Amino acid sequence: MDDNQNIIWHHSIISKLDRQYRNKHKSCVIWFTGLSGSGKSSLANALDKELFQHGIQSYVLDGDNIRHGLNAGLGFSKEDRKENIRRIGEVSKLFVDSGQIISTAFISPFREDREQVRALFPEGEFIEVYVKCPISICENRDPKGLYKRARSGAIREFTGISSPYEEPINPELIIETDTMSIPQSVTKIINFLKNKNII
Ligand SMILES: Nc1ncnc2c1ncn2[C@@H]1O[C@H](COP(=O)(O)OS(=O)(=O)O)[C@@H](OP(=O)(O)O)[C@H]1O
Ligand SMILES: Nc1ncnc2c1ncn2[C@@H]1O[C@H](COP(=O)(O)OP(=O)(O)O)[C@@H](O)[C@H]1O
Repeated sequence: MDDNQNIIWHHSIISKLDRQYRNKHKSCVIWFTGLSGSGKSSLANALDKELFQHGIQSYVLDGDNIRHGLNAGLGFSKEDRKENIRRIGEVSKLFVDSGQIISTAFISPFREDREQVRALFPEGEFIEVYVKCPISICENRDPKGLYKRARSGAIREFTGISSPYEEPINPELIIETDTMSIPQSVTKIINFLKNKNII
C-alpha cells in the first residue's frame, strides 16, 4: 500500500481569508522568470523593500539561496530543474496560504514547469512576470561571471547557452530590463497589484 494513503490533510482553523483580512491585503505569488542576469533578483528585492515599507507582509525566495538549503543536491539537468521548481511552487503556496505576497526569483526555464506551479493556485494568485532582457546584455552584465565560465565550457547546461529558455506565452507582466530602470519596473508591478485589488 502507498504510504501516502495513510497521510490525512489537516485543515487550518485560521483560513487564508482570515489572514488576508488581518493583513489588509490579499496574498499571491509574484513569479519572476528570465535568464540569469536578467534582473529577477534585483527586481524581487526592490519590490519586497517597497512592499515592506508600506507595511505589507512580503518575502523573497531566491534561486541561489534556496539551492544552498532546501534544494541543495539538485543540479541543472531538466529533471533537477523540474524538481527545483516543483518544490518552490509548493513552498510558495504555503506562503500564500499564510497571507503573504511572495516574490520568487528562479530562472524556471521550462514552460511546463511554470504552468504546473500556476495550476497550484486559484485564478489571480499566480502572477507570472517575464523579466525580459536580450542575452547579449545579460552576458555583458554577467554579475557572477557565470556566462564567461559557461562560454569557456566550465559550466554545462547553462541557460541560454547550452540549455534552453522557453519564453512565457501569456505572462501577467513583461518587464524589459534593458529599457526600464528598477524603480520604473517596481512601479509597474505595484500598479498591477493595485489594479487587481491585491494591495
Ligand atoms: N547551468 C546553469 N544554468 C543556469 N544557472 C546556473 C547554472 N549553474 C549555476 N547557475 C546559477 O544558479 C542560478 C539559477 O538557479 P535556479 O534555481 O533559478 O534555476 S532553475 O530555475 O532551476 O533553472 C543562477 O542564478 P541567477 O543568475 O540568479 O538566475 C546561476 O547563478
Ligand atoms: N533595469 C534593470 N533591472 C534589473 N537589473 C538591472 C537593471 N539594469 C541593470 N541591472 C543589473 O543587472 C544585474 C542583474 O542581476 P540579478 O538581479 O542577480 O539577475 P538574476 O537574478 O536574473 O540573475 C544586477 O547587477 C543589476 O544591478
